[in-house]
Formats: sequence, C-alpha cells, structure tokens
Amino acid sequence: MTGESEKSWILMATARSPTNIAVIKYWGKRDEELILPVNDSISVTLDPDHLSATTTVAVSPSFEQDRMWLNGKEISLSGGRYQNCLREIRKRARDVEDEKKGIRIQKDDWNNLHVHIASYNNFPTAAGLASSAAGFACLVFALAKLMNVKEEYGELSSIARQGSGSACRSIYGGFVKWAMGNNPDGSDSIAIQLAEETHWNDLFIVIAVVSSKQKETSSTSGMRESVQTSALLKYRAETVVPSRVLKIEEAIRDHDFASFARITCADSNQFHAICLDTTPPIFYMNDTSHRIISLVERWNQSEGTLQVAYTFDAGPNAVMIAPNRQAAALLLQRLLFYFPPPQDTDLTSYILGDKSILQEAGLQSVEGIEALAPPPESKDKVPRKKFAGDISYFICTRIGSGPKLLADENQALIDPVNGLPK
Ligand SMILES: Nc1ncnc2c1ncn2[C@@H]1O[C@H](COP(=O)(O)OP(=O)(O)OP(=O)(O)O)[C@@H](O)[C@H]1O
Ligand SMILES: C[C@@](O)(CCOP(=O)(O)OP(=O)(O)O)CC(=O)O
Repeated sequence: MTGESEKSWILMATARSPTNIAVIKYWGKRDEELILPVNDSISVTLDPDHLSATTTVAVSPSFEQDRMWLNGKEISLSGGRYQNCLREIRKRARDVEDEKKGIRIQKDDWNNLHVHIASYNNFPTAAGLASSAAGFACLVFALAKLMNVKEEYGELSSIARQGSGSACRSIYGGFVKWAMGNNPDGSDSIAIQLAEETHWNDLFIVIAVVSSKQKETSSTSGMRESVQTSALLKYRAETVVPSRVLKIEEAIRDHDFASFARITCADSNQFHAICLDTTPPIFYMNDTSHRIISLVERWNQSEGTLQVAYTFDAGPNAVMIAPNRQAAALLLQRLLFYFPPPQDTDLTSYILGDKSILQEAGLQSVEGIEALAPPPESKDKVPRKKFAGDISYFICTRIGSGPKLLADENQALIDPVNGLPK
C-alpha cells in the first residue's frame, strides 16, 4: 500500500441506489442467516430521483475501525447483516490504483483497511417504503466500486440479499425478479432483470404516505412469525406464487395492464391475508389503507376494466400503479377529493416528486382541490366524507433505473479531508 504521505490519504466512492416495490411479494425465509426466501418475487424499481439511498464509502489508513452514519447519525455496524455484506465484498476486493492521487492499494491490504460509510435516504427510513432495500443495494454497490470488485451484477445482488432480502432486487432498474433458487448455499438466489425501465414507459406511480412513523413489527420478525404459524403462507409459496410469477412475467412482456394490475392487487391482498393468518395477527394496513383500496376497487368496477393497481408492503402506505399519465391524473383527482391537504398545507409540500401531473389533473391550487366534484362512481354508495390529515403526503413517480456511481466528488457525503460525514 502506498500513498503520498502514508497516513493522510482518503479514497472514496459515492453511489445512488433506488428502492423497489414488489408486485409479487417476498414473505418468508427458508434460511434466516443467508436470507433465502420461500418463493420467487417480482418488483418494479422506483425512480431514484424520488426514492433512493445515496451512500459514500471511504477508505484510509488513518481509519481505526469500520464506522457508519445513517441520515447523519452514527449507527452500529456490529449487526450480522452489515458484517456479512462487508465480509463478502472484502473477499472479492482487488488491486486499486488512483494515479492522480498517487494511491496504490493491493488486494491483501483490504483486510487491514477500515471504511467509513455515510448514507442518506431521500424518503422516510423504516416506514414500509423499503429503505433497507435501497440502503443495502447502495452499500454493496458503492463498496464494490471502491474495492474494484469485478463481479457480475447477479453476484452483487446475492451479497445485497444478505443485507436485506428485498435489496437484491434494487441492483437493477426496471422490472426485476428475485429467483428463490434451490442451492443450500444461496448461490442461485439472485436477482434477474426482466425488462429495463424503458420497456413500459407509460406506467405512472402514485404513493400515498399514510404514516411515516416507524412500524411496530419489522418485516424480518413479521415474516418469521408467518413462517412459523401461517398455513396460508405455505400454500401461497408452493401453489399460488409459481403460476402468478409466470402470468405477471407474460403481462410485463406484453404490456398487458389488466393482467398486471389484477395479479398485483391479488398478491398484495394475499400477503396481508397471511399477516392476518399469523399468530398473533399482524396488521400493517390501517383504516386509511382500506379506504384507498375501496376507492380504487369502486373505480375499477364502475369502469369494467382495471384503471389502476394498488400494492402495500409491510406498512399502511399505498403504492398505486396507473397505466399512463391520464389515468394517474384521474386517480389523483379521486385521492385528493377524499384526502385533501390539511388546512394551511400548500400543495407543493403535499404532492412530492413529479408534480407536473397536477397540471394534467387540473389541480394547480388548494382551491382547485376544494372545488373537485365527487367521483361519479361514488354516487349514493358512500357518504361523501373527507379525510383531511389522514395522508401525510403523496409521491408521484415512475419506474426507474438501477444503481449509479456519482462521479462528482461534490456529491460525496464524507469530507475528503477529515473522513467524517459532511
Ligand atoms: N441508506 C441505508 N443504508 C444502509 N442501511 C440502511 C439504509 N436505510 C435503511 N437501512 C437499514 O434498514 C433498516 C430499516 O429496515 P426495515 O425493513 O425496518 O424498514 P424499511 O426497509 O423502510 O421497510 P420495508 O422493508 O418493510 O418496506 C434500518 O434500520 C437500517 O438498518
Ligand atoms: C413486504 C416486503 O416489502 C418484505 C420485504 O422484506 P425485507 O426485505 O425488508 O426483509 P428482510 O429480508 O428480513 O430484510 C415484500 C417485498 O419487498 O417483496
């Protein structure tokens, strides 16, 4: 190992990785340590501009131990998941040379060098929006770049998987399948890209953030309890998911929105049915989530064809997928009719992400929302009650690309001089 003045150099890499939302859910492990699932799952990667983790990893001979800061606060790296990812990446580290900085690190040096990691999520952490997915994918991707790891993306996905199962799918953009695999060592439990984000460009996504508080039952412990107690989980994994996976892959390939939406809604509902079938039962959705499902179902039924799909992870937030911007605009009109912004909230802090959809929905102001007519399908069926304040905010987004290296050093989260978070 060499550097200009032995102790002073710092080498860094910064990456940004998206989160993803499963349309066929992963719920249940067959191996807790290696994080091997009981069924295949399929997800769409979300636009990193709106939902992503940014992570800087730095190495220096002056660092005395591995350290990490998440959203500005130091967190412990002693947990098995962080340790597994660090160990697997270090094993694959190779020689690194930065001619400009005069730094040369040899393969074996990596075992004696420590890293500093700083990460920031541009959306709520541990609120059912898959922060762990973006976070571990980003950590593995950034470390792989720093340590000049040459492995295929499939192998990187299997390392990210050991941080958090759903993270393996965030290694790719677009439509992604996590093949459960059969090997006891997990070597074939990897993510595969089904199609790039450009394949089905029209899809538009609206996320209703119902609560950004931390949830009571983590995905990890929730799925452990389901594996131990739910007979429905076993039936779903063995009988339902294999045929659903084939059908939704076909729907994605053929841009068949009706089939895609039907399977997505059914799979989300079955996942939450498993949570109810768990002893003691787990409730991730709340009254607001149920109201959103009813709103979408009523609309879909009145039109006779599926207008939008909904899916809920381990939390109350709704992720709705529309076939195009026009349908998304009609969806927003409906959502904002029932869930207007609380008083004194301006529209720009209530609708985040791609706000341009508001124009298409004819909603440029809070007055515009107040003037909205009730959706035609609501007539006489439900009381026209409104639920201002039940949704914290909406995120309007699209399907997005996979992890990227940020070459601009100004985007680094670690100070290049003292090696600490900026
Ligand atoms: N940017 C990040 N980098 C590294 N680790 C992260 C990052 N963000 C979150 N994590 C890890 O993920 C944990 C949160 O995971 P958890 O599964 O509880 O919530 P979630 O991923 O937001 O929700 P869910 O997976 O149920 O949709 C954090 O406590 C932290 O350990
Ligand atoms: C409901 C889900 O979001 C569950 C995600 O679980 P995690 O990947 O967070 O669980 P661990 O592997 O224990 O870290 C469904 C999904 O993303 O497929």
